[in-house]
Amino acid sequence: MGYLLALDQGTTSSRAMVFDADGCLRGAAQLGFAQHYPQPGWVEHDAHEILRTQLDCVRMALVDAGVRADELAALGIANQRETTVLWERAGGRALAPAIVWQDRRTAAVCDRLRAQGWADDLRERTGLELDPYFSATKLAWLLDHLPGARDRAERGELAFGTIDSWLVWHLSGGRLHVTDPGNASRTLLYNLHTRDWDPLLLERFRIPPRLLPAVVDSIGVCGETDPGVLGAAVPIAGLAGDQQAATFGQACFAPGMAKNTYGTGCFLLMNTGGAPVASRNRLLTTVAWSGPGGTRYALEGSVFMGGATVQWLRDALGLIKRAADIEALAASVADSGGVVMVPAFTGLGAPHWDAYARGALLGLTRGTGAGHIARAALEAIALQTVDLVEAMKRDGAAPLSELRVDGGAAANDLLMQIQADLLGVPVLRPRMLETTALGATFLAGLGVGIWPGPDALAAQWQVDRVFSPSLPADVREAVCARWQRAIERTKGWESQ
Ligand SMILES: Nc1ncnc2c1ncn2[C@@H]1O[C@H](COP(=O)(O)OP(=O)(O)O)[C@@H](O)[C@H]1O
Ligand SMILES: O=P(O)(O)OC[C@H](O)CO
Repeated sequence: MGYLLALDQGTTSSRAMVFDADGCLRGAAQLGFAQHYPQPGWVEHDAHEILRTQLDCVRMALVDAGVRADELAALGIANQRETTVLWERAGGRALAPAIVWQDRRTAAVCDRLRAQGWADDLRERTGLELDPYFSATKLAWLLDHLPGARDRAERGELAFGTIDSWLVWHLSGGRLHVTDPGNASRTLLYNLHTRDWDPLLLERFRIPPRLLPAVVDSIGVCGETDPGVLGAAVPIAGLAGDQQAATFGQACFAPGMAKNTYGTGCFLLMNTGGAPVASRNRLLTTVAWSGPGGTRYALEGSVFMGGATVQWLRDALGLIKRAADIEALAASVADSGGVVMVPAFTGLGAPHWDAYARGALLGLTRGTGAGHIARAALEAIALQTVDLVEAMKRDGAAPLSELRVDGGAAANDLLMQIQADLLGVPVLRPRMLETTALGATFLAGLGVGIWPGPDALAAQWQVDRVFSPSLPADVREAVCARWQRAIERTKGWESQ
């Protein structure tokens, strides 16, 4: 007994990790799965492949750790957020591929709703923007396009969920249909003020209430796994979206503390304490987590293309073999030579929210080489993050004193140095980079009382490396100004 299991279900891979009660990693496994792009702007996952890879990872991680399922005190789940699954309650079969958070197919629907004047009211109720990113229009799309789905939903035969709900449903043998307030707060259906599904929004998006999961605390036992699934009944004691989990794993427990995760996208979350703070600069207000200490909120900046920009250089352009190779290629030149890349491949997220922006490479000359493009790609990841921090400042947040970082691309030293230079604040990379899994573990461990409270966890956080800003302010300002000009040129491209 005493071990904790974290399920980290991300956009490009499923992972599982086993930790001991000291928060030390004992075993891990990771499996990638297919990304499907059936039409321009569409991104789908096979929900059953997600489930299969996730369960295989759990079994592999347990073997790696030399731990049996009956030795687990609890498990916690961190998941890619907003991705939408609709399934049959009888048998648990997904009715269609999961519509992934990056999918833009409902852009025109969002435009129509905006034209009807919905955006401000939606922002007030949910803290979110009217954008295809979130689950509501994806779910409505499924109900509208799958024959008979709406009738079946009205009859209570179907269930909707984000990936946390989908996993818990199957882990519990179809007994639990739940989500946590953090995941619920990414759907455009959850009211931040009443802390419940919003009947008016359900009506507006035409979502039958019988589809929805029950909202349970992020920290606390909500049920247990069916013994047939993992070989033992394991308490499910932590649930969070992966960015919320990473914020917890980075021990950002005090208001004003922030982390940025460089995964497929980039997600900057700042803890704002016990009350939702509305943004005037198109950041998102979101639930961070809930539990015995109440509900905590965050301001979030979501950028759609972070590490995925590097994947594009690798897979589409073939400029590098492995993602990590971008560092040497970008370091082969002193600067980007005036090249600016705007990776608006799936539109622009915060703070621009333009579903019709598209990617651009600007400032090319006869002297431009692969190194300049690689460097422009790293700068683009960092500059998108600068835009988020600037928006937080305009929202009245206290200036950041440091930024804690994690995610696959945070392993890139050059990217982290560029980030510190362009932000003008120190970037702190922790020893434990798997903060998402660690966060899910912390939530589950608190849920079953292994740790008394977050303070015990804050003491475990240790820095590995600090990247200090060293770029002169005038150079930084010139780079940022050129970036702003480039961003403006990409907006609205697709609809023109
Ligand atoms: N050394 C590196 N430099 C830059 N990007 C990297 C590096 N290593 C991985 N990446 C990028 O990080 C992403 C993977 O990070 P990860 O946190 O596993 O993502 P996710 O949880 O979204 O699946 C990929 O998009 C990959 O291109
Ligand atoms: O899977 P990640 O780490 O790219 O995170 C995806 C986010 O949760 C989407 O909002």
